[in-house]
Amino acid sequence: MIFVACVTNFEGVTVIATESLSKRFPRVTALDRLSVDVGPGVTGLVGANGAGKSTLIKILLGLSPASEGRAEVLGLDVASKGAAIRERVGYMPEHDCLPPDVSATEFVVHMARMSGLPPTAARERTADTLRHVGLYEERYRPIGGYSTGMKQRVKLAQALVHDPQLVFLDEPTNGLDPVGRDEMLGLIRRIHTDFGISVLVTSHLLGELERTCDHVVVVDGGKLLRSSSTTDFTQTTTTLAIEVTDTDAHPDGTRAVREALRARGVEVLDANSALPGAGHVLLLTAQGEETYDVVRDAVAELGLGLVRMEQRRHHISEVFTDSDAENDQQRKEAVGHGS
Ligand SMILES: Nc1ncnc2c1ncn2[C@@H]1O[C@H](COP(=O)(O)OP(=O)(O)OP(=O)(O)O)[C@@H](O)[C@H]1O
Repeated sequence: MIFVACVTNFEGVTVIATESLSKRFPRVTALDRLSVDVGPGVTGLVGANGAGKSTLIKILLGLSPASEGRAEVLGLDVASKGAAIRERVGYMPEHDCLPPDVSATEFVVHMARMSGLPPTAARERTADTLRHVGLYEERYRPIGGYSTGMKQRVKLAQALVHDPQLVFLDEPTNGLDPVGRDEMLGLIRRIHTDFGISVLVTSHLLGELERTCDHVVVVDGGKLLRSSSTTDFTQTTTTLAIEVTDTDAHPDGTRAVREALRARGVEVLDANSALPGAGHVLLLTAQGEETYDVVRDAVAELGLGLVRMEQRRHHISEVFTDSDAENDQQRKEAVGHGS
């Protein structure tokens, strides 16, 4: 069964399409009429804990039925083609689910055999995949003695061993230190660039997806908040950030410039003082090229040095700012009404 979905992704092909997909548990609505299309490449599925990410993945794998709506993965209907989807899709679950008493090699060979690979091919693919994720001599030791990072690599390897077209990675950076996190994000990127496998990766950390993903889908309280290319999220704004030096004549240069600019009719915004050093940064709305000249002249007249004048870029996290209060209310209502 094929349903018409509006294709909005960057290469014009849809690998995942959902239409008004809902999942209701007795006390909570985990997914709420979610309609989204995902194309090839690396896509981040981002949302706070409880936003509905794992629930969506389980429905897409055909492991959990939706309450309403429908979804297709690689053109296959999740309600009736779960087994065919799981043949073509790899899945790295969020939680630790590895047997402690077997080695990575034994475990991944077993998973390859479960996926239908013959014994020799299973062993060869396992060796290749474990090398790709960076597990070498350790692959013969029992998993129980592995670090969190090594366990995450084993989970990633078993998701890749049967050469899928698409992988779902549920919070693959969970529990990793910054170095381990960077290494895992690099591996994820290479899954697509080296092997052409598309990736849907979930995270509750917004920043890391900016660097890793081509496309980002943001969910909150089971609803779609936004779906767009990463570059659209991080596009430049009309806000200019200005930083100046202090002098003996103007010990608070920032304040002097703020007053000078306001006197010239330039709208100066209040910087977010919660950020370290934010008090030394002036934010103002650029009205056009002439705003740059006004700032330059004001700083020069005061005899201050201009340290920085740059257009700010959006951060993905800003997508949450406006909707937080509304969604908190919606979450409370969902729980309260036992929907
Ligand atoms: N089997 C279930 N029974 C009842 N409620 C569930 C079940 N599975 C998930 N939920 C609830 O559905 C909501 C969404 O959960 P889900 O695990 O999909 O979120 P998530 O975005 O993956 O967050 P996390 O990373 O914390 O798992 C949560 O409120 C969760 O408690």
